[in-house]
Order: sequence, then C-alpha cells, then structure tokens
Amino acid sequence: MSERPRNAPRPGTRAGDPLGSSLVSTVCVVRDLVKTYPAARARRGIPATPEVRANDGIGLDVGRGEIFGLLGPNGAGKSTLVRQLTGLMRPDSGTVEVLGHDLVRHPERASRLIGYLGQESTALDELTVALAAETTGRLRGLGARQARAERDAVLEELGLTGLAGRPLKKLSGGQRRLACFAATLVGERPVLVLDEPTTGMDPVARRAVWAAVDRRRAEHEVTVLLVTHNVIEAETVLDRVAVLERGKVIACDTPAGLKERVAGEVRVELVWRERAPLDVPEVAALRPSAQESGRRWVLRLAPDEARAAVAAVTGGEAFSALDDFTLATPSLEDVYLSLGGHATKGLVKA
Ligand SMILES: Nc1ncnc2c1ncn2[C@@H]1O[C@H](COP(=O)(O)OP(=O)(O)OP(=O)(O)O)[C@@H](O)[C@H]1O
Repeated sequence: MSERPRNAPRPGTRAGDPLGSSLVSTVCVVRDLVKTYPAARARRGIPATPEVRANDGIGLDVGRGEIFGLLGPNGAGKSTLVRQLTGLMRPDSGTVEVLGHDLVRHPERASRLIGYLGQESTALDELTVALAAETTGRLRGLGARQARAERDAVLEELGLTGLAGRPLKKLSGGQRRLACFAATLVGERPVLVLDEPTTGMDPVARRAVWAAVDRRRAEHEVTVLLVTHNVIEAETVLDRVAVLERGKVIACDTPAGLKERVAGEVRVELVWRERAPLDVPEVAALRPSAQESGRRWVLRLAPDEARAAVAAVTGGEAFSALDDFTLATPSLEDVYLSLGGHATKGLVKA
C-alpha cells in the first residue's frame, strides 16, 4: 500500500480546489459533456419512453495517480459518462481528453489508454480464468510469453491461482467479478475505469482489489476512475469524489472537503428491537427527521438536538424498544444524503 494517508489531497492538488485546476498533470479532462437518449415510440406492447438527458453539461479534471470516484443514485448518468470516457458512446456535444488524446474524435484510441471493467462480463464467460487474463493481455499487444507472465503474476496477486483452470461461467458471482478485474489489469494501462468493481465480493476479495489498485497507483501512477454506490467503501479509497445527480455534477471535492459541508451535524443511529414505539411522544417527534430503513433510523442533528434525542430514547419508555444506538461525526453517506441523494435506492449496493 502507498504511504500517503488516505484522503489526503493528491500531490499536485490543493484541498478546496474541487475542479483540480492546479493539478500538475491532468490525465482526463471532460468539458460540457451532453448525452441525450432519444424518445422511443410505443411498439408491440413495449411502452413509449420519453427523451432522457442522461449527461447534462458535465465537466471534470482528473489528475495522474488519482483515485477518483463517481457517486450518485440510480439513473444519475454515471454509466453513460463512463461509456463516453471509454470511447464506447459518442456524446451529443462536449469533449473528452485522456492523456492528450481527443476520444470524441478518436474513440478507437481509448482501448490503448484505458483498462475498462464494465458492469457486464459476458464476453469472457466461456473462457477459463487463466485464458481470460492471457487473452486480454494478447489483445492489448503483449507477446505470448509476456502475457503468460503477467497472467500468472496477477492471478497470484489476487489469490486466483487455485481457480485458474475454471471457466468463468462456473464461478460464483464474486469470483467471476474478481477474475474479470484480474483480466482488466493484464497489459497494464495508464488509466483504469472500474464500474462497481467489488459488487458481490467478500471482504477478502475486496481488500485484494483495493490493494491491487493502490499498488498500481503507487508504483506506476495509474489513474483510476471508479463508479460506485458504496459510499462507505468509497470513503476509504477515494482521493476525490464527483457526486452526480440527474446528469449534472452537484459536488466535487475530497471526501474530507465534502464532509466539512455537514461538519456542524451529528449522526444519530437508532436500531429498534422490532419497531419504533411511536406511541412515545418523544419518538414520534423524531420521526419526521429520520431516514428509515427497516428497524434502523438515521438522523442528522445539531449537537444539542442529538443530545436531547439520545436522552429521550435512552431514558423512559422508549429504552425497552431500543436494540442499539450510536452517535458519530458525519460520514460521506451523510454528505451524499444532504446533497439530495436517495437514501433508499441502493446506496450501499455491494
Ligand atoms: N439505452 C438507453 N436508452 C434510453 N435511456 C437510457 C439508456 N441508458 C440509460 N438511460 C437513462 O439515462 C439515465 C442515466 O442512466 P445511467 O445508466 O447512465 O445511470 P447510472 O447512474 O449509471 O445508474 P445505475 O447506478 O443504476 O447504474 C437514466 O434515466 C436511464 O434510464
């Protein structure tokens, strides 16, 4: 792992410089990106769909060696943005430049610059883990010996050697995702674009993924663009985050910078044994400010309100209905919710 503390500004960036205008070396520059999916007429039982402006004037600068997150609710436009960044989709207008290459004009150059892990992996499903990694290396121009050497090193690094001879389609979801990630790393590219790379993985596999990403960034200054819903995981790995909502960047900063926006608040989490005792007036009074998720209530309150809320639920009648409670400083998830992200739509989808 690199020795740079997590979430410290990257070399060449300043805290509070959300667009990274002082980046020493900018790898990826996006300006005024617009993509609209056209309306479709109804036909043979398939209902009509309206026009959708999936990206609405997006601008980003990502520096060399940054781990840069794209965060946002379902339908915010993250995958649409990623498809344009990787040359797989042409924007209606705007520019995408990666390492000085204009990828709107020359989308075919993207595959030489970017290792892309999309959400689907069907293309590799028939191959064994080893062959998927080796074939990716060959397609990226490695000689046979080099492709085999990189294949073996990456499978070893990710703990996949024991599965090398198994076809991807016969692996579990998490194992298959890890094998696809391994293939993405062979024939190293200066930029990695990873769309929810750890979905379905256990904690050991997740750590292997983040360690592999961090190693490449530390040793080769690889730049990583990461799409995620997993706000808690993102907080520990990302240098900067752009929050997308309805096709626009609504915030862009370091996780620490974003958290300063809600620094005056305290997060109170209450877990009820069965259900909240709404017949207790103090509990009923808290409900309008709670984000509810089953038995779990999360409230973001001013410090004195938080103290009063805890006193109300830990003393008196409500206490017997309470299973657990915590008080904490705000997390990136709180920032996300305060920016208008949706609490219940797959925020932590891992
Ligand atoms: N092929 C398409 N045709 C029409 N509309 C589309 C198409 N693909 C996406 N959309 C719409 O564009 C918007 C952005 O979708 P996109 O897949 O980019 O969002 P996302 O942020 O990646 O979502 P998720 O987190 O669910 O993966 C959504 O409203 C979606 O319904």
